[in-house]
Amino acid sequence: MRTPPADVLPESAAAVLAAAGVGAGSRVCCALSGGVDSVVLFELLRRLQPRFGFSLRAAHVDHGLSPNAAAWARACAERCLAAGVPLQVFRVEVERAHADGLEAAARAARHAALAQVDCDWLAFGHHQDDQAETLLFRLLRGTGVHGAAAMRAVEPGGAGRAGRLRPLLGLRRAQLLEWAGAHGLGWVEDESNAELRFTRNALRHRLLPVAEGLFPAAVPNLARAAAHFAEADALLGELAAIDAAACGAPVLCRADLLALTPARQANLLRWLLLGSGAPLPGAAPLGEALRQLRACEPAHPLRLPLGAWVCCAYRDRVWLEPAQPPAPQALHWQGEAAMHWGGDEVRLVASIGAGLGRGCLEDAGEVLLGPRREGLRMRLHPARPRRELRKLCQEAAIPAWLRDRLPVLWVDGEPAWVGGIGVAAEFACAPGAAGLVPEWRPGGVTPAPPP
Ligand SMILES: Nc1ncnc2c1ncn2[C@@H]1O[C@H](COP(=O)(O)OP(=O)(O)OP(=O)(O)O)[C@@H](O)[C@H]1O
Repeated sequence: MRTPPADVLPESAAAVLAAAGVGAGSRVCCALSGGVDSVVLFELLRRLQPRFGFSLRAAHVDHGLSPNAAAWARACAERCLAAGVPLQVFRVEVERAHADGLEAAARAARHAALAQVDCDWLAFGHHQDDQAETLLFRLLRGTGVHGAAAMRAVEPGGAGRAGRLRPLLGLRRAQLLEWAGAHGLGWVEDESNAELRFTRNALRHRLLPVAEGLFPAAVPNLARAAAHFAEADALLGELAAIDAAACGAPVLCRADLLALTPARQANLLRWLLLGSGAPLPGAAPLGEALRQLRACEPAHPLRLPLGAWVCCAYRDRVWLEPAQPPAPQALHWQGEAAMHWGGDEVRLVASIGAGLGRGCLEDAGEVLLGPRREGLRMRLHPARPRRELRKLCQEAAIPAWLRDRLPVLWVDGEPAWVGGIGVAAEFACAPGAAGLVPEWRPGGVTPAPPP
């Protein structure tokens, strides 16, 4: 028996939810613009909710760009109220002079707002026509394999970030319109969709119709190509994971990295950047960074720009970090096991006979995690003299630009531990005594303590 068209949509969406492992206890938020795509998504999620047992909420972002913005927010509020689904409305400021254009600025503001929703999954109404447009758009801008994989139906979250679901990705725009009509759904029209000044709309209204004239299955074919790229991208990821382990990631052994072929070097750095949530740099800066890495003497510290991140190299180590890591703020220690240090983390792990003597810290008047101070000198071994931080940094292969970011544990004004260098002899834990081993856990990647 032929499945009636009305049933194809819920089952197609259900397959995506099942693939993501959405179930009882999952918190799903529908990104609701009020347009037909997300209205259909909202209604499908409502229907699927009893079957999967997830909790449903919705979020609408008001960009304040259209004279109709308030009406869209109202339409979303009415729909959610009638359905008994909680709605969060975000009003965002869009940077009109954004270097990448108004559309990109609106998207960035929208995604930043949606990232604030407390949920496990953010569901978007992207469909197959969007997928074809995305692939075409990226190909025309010279994307690589990762970009050509376009949008994934399921993007797992992690590290406090919600995952993304695109339950409609296998469906054509026309199917959504038909379903919305058959179910009497109302929606708002974004008047900017008709404006050709936005590149994406020009692709949709000019280029794709021509392509479909020549290849009637252009849209599903492009979506299929994106799936092939996604498979190739996953394979490249597997290769990068093997190379990362062999190079000792997250801080890479320079010789091992440079022993890889240039394509594998670039693949590994791209994979590490993606894993850190960094935007991928273009082929030119990545190629230049690798060229300099190959050409420069290891004793010469390097900080090579990769878009918003940098590739750092010093002696036998190579690592990646944000170009502008957040400035660390001094903090009083009050027994915490972990403290924020800029974008990084400093942990104090309980031990016996290792690290700092716990008593030294607990009996002190003031224990402060702060930056280095002028004239800092420290003795790492009881029998040796105190030495300047500059010398200790040189020995520990900590390049000059990192020195302002080194975390120092000040115990009653004395340096007891310096990140990446070690514990001062005066504060070292006695054998068999209770201790705390400080660990500097970078959010990005900074050098491991010296071997
Ligand atoms: N103002 C909004 N508020 C909430 N969700 C929205 C809003 N605009 C778009 N979305 C969500 O994003 C999906 C895709 O929207 P649209 O196609 O307009 O964006 P895009 O720019 O192509 O995609 P993306 O933002 O993911 O790059 C919608 O179906 C909806 O789920």
